[in-house]
Amino acid sequence: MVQLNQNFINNIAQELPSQLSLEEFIAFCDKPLRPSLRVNTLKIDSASLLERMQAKGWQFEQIPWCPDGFWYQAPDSVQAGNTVEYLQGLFYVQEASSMLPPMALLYDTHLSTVLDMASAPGSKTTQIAAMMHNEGTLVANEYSASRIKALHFNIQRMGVSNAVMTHFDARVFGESLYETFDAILLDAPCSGEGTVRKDPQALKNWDASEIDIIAATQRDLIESAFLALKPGGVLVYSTCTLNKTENHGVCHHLKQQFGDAVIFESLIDLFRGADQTVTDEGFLHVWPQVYDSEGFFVARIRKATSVPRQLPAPQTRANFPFQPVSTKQYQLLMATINPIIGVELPKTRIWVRDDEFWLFPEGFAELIGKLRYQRIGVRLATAEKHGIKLQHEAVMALTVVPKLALSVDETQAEQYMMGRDIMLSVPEKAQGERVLVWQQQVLGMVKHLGNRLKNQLPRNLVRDNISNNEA
Ligand SMILES: C[S@@+](CC[C@H](N)C(=O)[O-])C[C@H]1O[C@@H](n2cnc3c(N)ncnc32)[C@H](O)[C@@H]1O
Repeated sequence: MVQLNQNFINNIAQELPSQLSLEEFIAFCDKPLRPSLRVNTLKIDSASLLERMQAKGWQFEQIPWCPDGFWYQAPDSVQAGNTVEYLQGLFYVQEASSMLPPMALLYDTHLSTVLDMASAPGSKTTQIAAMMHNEGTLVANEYSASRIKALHFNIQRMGVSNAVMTHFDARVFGESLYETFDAILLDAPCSGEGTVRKDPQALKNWDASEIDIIAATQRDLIESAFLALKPGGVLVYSTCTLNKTENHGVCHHLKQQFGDAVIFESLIDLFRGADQTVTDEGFLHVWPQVYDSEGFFVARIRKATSVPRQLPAPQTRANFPFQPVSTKQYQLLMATINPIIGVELPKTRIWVRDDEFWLFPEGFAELIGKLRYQRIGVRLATAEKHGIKLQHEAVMALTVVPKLALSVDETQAEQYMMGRDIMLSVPEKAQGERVLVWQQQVLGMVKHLGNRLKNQLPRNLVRDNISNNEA
């Protein structure tokens, strides 16, 4: 049973648009959310994933604002986040309204340098990467150290190769990467009033004074985002909260600060039905009862002209720990990994640090020296005593299925995800390192030892149990 405190209800009563009823709002707060997922088009198209899952008894309904988003019903015993398909990165379990901000950011354009300022656990980062087709550079920042791990897990699982992870208070971007990005998402930390259907306790201790504190941070963050945006670029500001102080108020603050450089672009044409939640300014203010979703707020803001820096430019950082790969190293690397992955990688994007080879996002070199980066692109391989070893995250990101891949059935795929070796019924000549696939989708690496496939799934990705997917 949902717990709403009376101060919250009083506040909502004032904020609710006149065409919506408070009783209905409260009733929806108590209604469980419809589960939804987004297909990862970096790995599979929506029709193919749906066909695969429907054959196992799943049912789907299209989400109107996201072509690859669906409400779903899985068979009773199945937990979506514990299936092999999920672990292969074929989909992300993501709330329907949380798919709106990336759509608002990129629906009409293909951009090369994008910043996601507050990105963990990565639902929107991975959606943006899919919309960018893994091209260009996507800087994914997260301030909370404890949430970085989940962000990395999801970037790796979904096969994102164009992301650069950073770990800062996002107030730094305005000066450190001044007027650098074509597009920025600020999915801001907020009071979470829209999430009560997922977490019935979320509003138990709601307190108006906390909203002012959170809004002060949001105002700093949106100013920083605007400074980091190139003139002509697009900023999307979103929250999963409902009050106007954290939503409309933060956007109007930006306009007060930067005047005509700030243009609010209407989202009324984002999808059919957007008119039901669009505000006078063109923002989407999504109340839970309108689309039967979480509450959300989304604003799209264009930067019409350049605005001056507020602080002097920071000094360039001198010690970047990577070197471009040498021709000799590149030839050796390709000779080793090409037969396994079957993909030619451009030399200009491969960089070396100590004994590690990394694939950097296209165009990342321009950002070198401007900030400290936690993780850049994909760790491809490491040079070890017995030769070069291809890394799990590389095979997850380079999703082309190589000719020499070994194919297994569903039971074996489940065994693999539980960290077990796969026994071969007929012993063969040992083949060494190979990519393992199930239904033409990569699972990870194994070492073919002749009589068995030795499991090489990183230990932190091993699951105790996999949901049985049979209908
Ligand atoms: C709404 S959540 C982001 C959800 C994420 N965009 C997604 O879709 O998966 C807001 C995030 O902002 C982070 N955060 C809080 N303060 C921050 C700051 N000053 N700078 C950057 N991120 C911050 C929080 O740790 C939290 O992960």
